[in-house]
Amino acid sequence: MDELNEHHGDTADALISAARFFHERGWMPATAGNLSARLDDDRMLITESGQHKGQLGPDGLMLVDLEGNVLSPDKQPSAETFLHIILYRRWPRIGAVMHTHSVNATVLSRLAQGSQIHLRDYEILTALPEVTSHDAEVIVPIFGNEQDIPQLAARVDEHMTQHPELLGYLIEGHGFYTWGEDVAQARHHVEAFEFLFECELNMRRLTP
Ligand SMILES: CSCCC(=O)C(=O)COP(=O)(O)O
Ligand SMILES: [Zn+2]
Repeated sequence: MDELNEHHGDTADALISAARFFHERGWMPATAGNLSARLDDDRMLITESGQHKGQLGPDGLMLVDLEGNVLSPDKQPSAETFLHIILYRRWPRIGAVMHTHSVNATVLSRLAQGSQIHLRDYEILTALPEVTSHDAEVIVPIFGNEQDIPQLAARVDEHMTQHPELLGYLIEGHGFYTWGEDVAQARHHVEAFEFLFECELNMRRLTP
């Protein structure tokens, strides 16, 4: 039995369960999206690049340190590994990071391109940390997409310096990132935001 299965089996199971759930909901079609969980101050468990998220198993996960060094021989980490790393490095309280590719997040990010989504007057906002009323406003910024992930990660990181309250962000025509203290909380955040994105899209469709 390798280190991953011997010491981190529960964390791996939680990530696999989340990936399969997101895939079933249509939020991680085919190989799109990625997930990770912090193991300690220096390491995380993350999906291997190109894994089908509806068929994810323990072999589709791997160990990477927070410098981006691969600790699982012969495995290729998610192409978006640095978008996870910047979060773990910045906030020790972050225990899991999740990236979805839902239709709603993707369409919304294109409709509101170059802008940001203002979420307000939704009761489900209170499922998010520090939000105690539907009246609060949660802002989801939209970053332009690019294939140079370290460059994109630097832009997100810079934004977080100005906005430490950030709970998630969209990438235009691409998808959504959010996080939590552990896998369970990050999963709740994905569910809450995906619900909100569907509401926003319907509001835009139905409001003359
Ligand atoms: C097939 S979607 C294109 C890549 C992507 O955006 C993604 O989320 C999955 O990349 P990974 O390297 O983590 O499989
Ligand atoms: Zn992606």
